[in-house]
Amino acid sequence: MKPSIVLYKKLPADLRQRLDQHFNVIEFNGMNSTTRPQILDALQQAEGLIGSNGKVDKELLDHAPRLRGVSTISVGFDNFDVEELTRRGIPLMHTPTVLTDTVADTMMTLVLATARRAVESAERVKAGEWNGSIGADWFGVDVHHKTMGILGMGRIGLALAKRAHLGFDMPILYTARRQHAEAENSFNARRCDLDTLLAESDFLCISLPHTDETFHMISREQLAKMKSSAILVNAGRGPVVDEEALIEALQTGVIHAAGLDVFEQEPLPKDSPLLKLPNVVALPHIGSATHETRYGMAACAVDNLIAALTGNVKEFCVNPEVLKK
Ligand SMILES: NC(=O)C1=CN([C@@H]2O[C@H](COP(=O)(O)OP(=O)(O)OC[C@H]3O[C@@H](n4cnc5c(N)ncnc54)[C@H](OP(=O)(O)O)[C@@H]3O)[C@@H](O)[C@H]2O)C=CC1
Ligand SMILES: O=CC(=O)O
Repeated sequence: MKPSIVLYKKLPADLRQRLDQHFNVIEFNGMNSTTRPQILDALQQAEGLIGSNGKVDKELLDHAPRLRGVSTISVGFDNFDVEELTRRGIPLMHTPTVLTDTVADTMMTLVLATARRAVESAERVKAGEWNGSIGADWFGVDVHHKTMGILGMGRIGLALAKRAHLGFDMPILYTARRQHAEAENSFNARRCDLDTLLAESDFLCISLPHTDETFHMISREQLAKMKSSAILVNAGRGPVVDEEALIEALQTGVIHAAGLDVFEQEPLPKDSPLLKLPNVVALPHIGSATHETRYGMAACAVDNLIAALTGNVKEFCVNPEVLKK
């Protein structure tokens, strides 16, 4: 008999068929307050779990006595209790690499859109405000040759450094726990401490995961150290930036603008002050959201689950220590 798995994300038909070849698939339309109790019931029998955007915590794992592998259709895994999974010997698989270039493209989009006020200007055109030669009240600021500061020089940070340095002649600064030789050798990136990054960056670009260490790494005190002309771009995770402090900084001119793909609460609440600020470009967490990349991520996640449940994991495991047991 094929092992049972729980799927909580709609997959392209061919990938769903690939899962069906290996497993008895119990499918749910997302993990939310309605489906979660049903998912907990189904997990009594399930040996695998695959999806994205749902909390995989101790409560869920307590309902999953037979679980042997978990696969997330994302690179970030802050919604998983990795410690608990590891304690139970369950591999957590994720999808790095396949999305790196697309997310870096999104970050560059945010850099350009905020600096050149592209969204705001387009909205003004649609509102019929383009009635003659535009004046300085429509102008943006240059991107090329400005200093880009990268916080989170991982795969995505490196791909962003490549775009900024080779495409836009931007000097690159970065803050990291360790030295990143490829960024330094290929894109002339210079490592510095956080205070220097804040003080010298024209664009502060965040591609950090959400961890206990990175939570509110950018708060009121850090924002005050930035240039008043600086633009903050966050496509890592919302909680890395103290959103209340950011709103205040944007309202009072402590910094110039922000381009945001991620938020402390998602979807962004409809009454968020961010939505009223003309100097904010807010995207609905679309970092990896192209047809090609989302397909690639789903395919990678399906392969990852098959590998985890057949004992063939070679890469993309968040907690590889469980494989040695
Ligand atoms: N907006 C979106 O749609 C998307 C968002 N993401 C987010 O981007 C994140 C990064 O992805 P990716 O680049 O592939 O991941 P990587 O693991 O390659 O990069 C993360 C980097 O963050 C660094 N880092 C972690 N903690 C700290 C810290 N306390 N101080 C300084 N640096 C730190 C790591 O440093 P070190 O090298 O020292 O370990 C690492 O270089 C994901 O975790 C996810 O949250 C990802 C995809 C899409
Ligand atoms: O935010 C998206 C991810 O893949 O992580």
